Amino acid sequence: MKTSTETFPPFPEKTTADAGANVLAFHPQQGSLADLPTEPKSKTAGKTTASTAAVAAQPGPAPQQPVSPAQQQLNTALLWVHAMVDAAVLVNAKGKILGINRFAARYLGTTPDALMGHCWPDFMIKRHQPRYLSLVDSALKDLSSPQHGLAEVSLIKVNGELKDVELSVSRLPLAEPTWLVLMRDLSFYKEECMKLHMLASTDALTALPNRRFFDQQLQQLWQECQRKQSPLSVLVIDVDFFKQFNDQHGHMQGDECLRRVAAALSLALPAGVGLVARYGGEEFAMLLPHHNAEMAQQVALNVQRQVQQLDFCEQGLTADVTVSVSQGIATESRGLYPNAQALLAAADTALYRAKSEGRDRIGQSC
Ligand SMILES: Nc1nc2c(ncn2[C@@H]2O[C@H](COP(=O)(O)OP(=O)(O)OP(=O)(O)O)[C@@H](O)[C@H]2O)c(=O)[nH]1
Repeated sequence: MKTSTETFPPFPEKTTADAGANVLAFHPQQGSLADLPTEPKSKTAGKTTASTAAVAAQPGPAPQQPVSPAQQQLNTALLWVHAMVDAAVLVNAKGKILGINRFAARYLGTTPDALMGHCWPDFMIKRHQPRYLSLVDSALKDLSSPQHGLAEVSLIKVNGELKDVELSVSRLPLAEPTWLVLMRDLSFYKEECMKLHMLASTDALTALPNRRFFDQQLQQLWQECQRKQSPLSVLVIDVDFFKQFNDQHGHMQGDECLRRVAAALSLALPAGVGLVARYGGEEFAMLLPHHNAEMAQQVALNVQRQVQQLDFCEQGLTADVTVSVSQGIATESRGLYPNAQALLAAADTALYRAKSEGRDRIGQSC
């Protein structure tokens, strides 16, 4: 769960001024538009008949304050906000929350009442506040356009967790400057997007990064190492006589063997550096940023050791079943290769030399 490193919005003390005419704690259960207080009718205003005087003399509820036209407009807007099924907030020119419905309050993990009068932008992480303010700005500049754009922001919930939402801002044509903020929860889409990203970059059999991800990373690390004038090594690793393994033990056992080899390569990868990927079939590849040829050779020796130590008894094969790998290493250090693809091709050539020289060995590119 994402949480904010920022402090929770301060929940400023509400001042007397805050409780003034512009802020109305409207509750949906208070009733319909017809129940909202209205101005006294002008015809009867100022006149007192015998019957009204009698009513006035009786003890009863305190007479209602006259409601200004601006307040009436706001009351109507608040009624709509609370009737909406979208998460909606009504905000004044200073960013103060004039009204918020329960869907929007739920995004912040609290109730509408708890949020009344607080500063709305304070509930966004600091670096996202300008996105919201620029929407407010464009809504202010172009009243005629119904299209005010959208912004993705992370809200800070009352428990400190973050909630990703997409919001729109519209200026309402009320007497007092008032903004309607509508929000859509993005958590589900973000999670789905992450899952898709993972699926697109992971090999289903071994759970290692796949070739697509490896190729992207190779380009990135090539750029980084060029910029820092730091060496970059590539290892291409291929299981020896794997067709024979499949033929002797079956394809399912072959699959399990590839999983075990993948785990052994992950163990051989230096902690916190580079990556190992399944490049395709029974071929794997390792990226070793900031590793010169000697350092890469050490990693390759470790790969060889880890794979040699594998046994397949757990999967029902006899103790004499083993596998080995052949490896090719290429290192870019002082402008030896023109680009990342040439570096990879050199490692591949070194691998085929290792294969042709008898397998279970390490070939260094010249
Ligand atoms: N079980 C299984 N086998 C695979 C998979 N991908 C590729 N293979 C097999 O890997 C074998 C590779 O065979 P070859 O290219 O002849 O290579 P090799 O037998 O390892 O021989 P050398 O590489 O020359 O040592 C083929 O039989 C493929 O079917 C996989 O995902 N699972």
